[in-house]
Amino acid sequence: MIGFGAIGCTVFKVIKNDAEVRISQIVVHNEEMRAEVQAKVGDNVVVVSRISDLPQRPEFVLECAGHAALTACVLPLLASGVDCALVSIGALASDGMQEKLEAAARQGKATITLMSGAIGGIDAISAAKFGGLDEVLYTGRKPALSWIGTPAEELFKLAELSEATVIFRGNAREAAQLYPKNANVAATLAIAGLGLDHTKVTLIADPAATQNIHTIEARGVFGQMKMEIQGNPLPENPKTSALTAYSIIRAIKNRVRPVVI
Ligand SMILES: NC(=O)C1=CN([C@@H]2O[C@H](COP(=O)(O)OP(=O)(O)OC[C@H]3O[C@@H](n4cnc5c(N)ncnc54)[C@H](OP(=O)(O)O)[C@@H]3O)[C@@H](O)[C@H]2O)C=CC1
Ligand SMILES: O=C([O-])CC(=O)C(=O)O
Repeated sequence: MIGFGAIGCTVFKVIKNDAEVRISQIVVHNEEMRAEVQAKVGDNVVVVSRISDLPQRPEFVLECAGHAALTACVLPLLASGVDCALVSIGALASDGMQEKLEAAARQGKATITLMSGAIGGIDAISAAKFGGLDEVLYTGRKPALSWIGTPAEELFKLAELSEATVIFRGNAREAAQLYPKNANVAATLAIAGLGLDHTKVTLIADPAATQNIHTIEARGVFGQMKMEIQGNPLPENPKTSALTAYSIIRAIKNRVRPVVI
């Protein structure tokens, strides 16, 4: 596992006593974190701060670290033949990243699995694409303070908002680049469906919200779809919905079970 923040720590806690799968090696950001995480996970797990220090070739890698980890860790792992699952999917909106990942995966004959993360319905959009999609809209609504540290902080007095306020309207590529910690789902939906440049995104800062609310609307040859998830945030990082961690656990379990669902 790469990254041991809110998602990594939740995944680890749930998987810790699982009879079928084991997280055996964790890559953290720096030496200081290494000691901290090692104390949390115990001596049966190897914790390193660089992929070159991993003592064993991993069987399967979960990225839950952030956009920069794709270049630092995921590209070399794919190129050396290791299958990787990603949650920092907004990184694929940056110039050339999608192509670089695909080239590395081809070089190593490895696969990249994009996690559905904080949303559902990716299977439906991804299937509907083959009939033809006319329009896909994503709306993300989070508590006002979850937008601190983003460009919205410069545009709005987030702590003083008295009503739900649209902080961004545009396409999924712009959203993912401007809001790397809040618009991964917009990128995921776009890659599954109409693409990063043609998926319309609205982001809302809502002082009354206590959850992360994701709405998908789609139209196409398949019919129409509207879906909303009211996601509970992870206590360690309220910007991140708990479902993201559970989507990773699903992917891990699907690798070892006879029935994949
Ligand atoms: N697809 C989806 O639906 C969702 C995706 N996400 C994305 O998932 C990722 C993780 O989220 P979350 O756990 O909440 O974030 P956190 O900030 O809680 O944790 C990320 C951890 O990874 C560490 N890290 C950063 N770079 C590296 C690296 N190169 N190698 C190893 N560790 C690294 C960070 O260290 P440091 O603090 O020192 O940088 C931090 O400890 C983010 O990119 C987030 O945007 C989040 C929610 C939903
Ligand atoms: O966890 C969420 O609710 C969604 C999120 O942060 C993202 O898309 O980056």
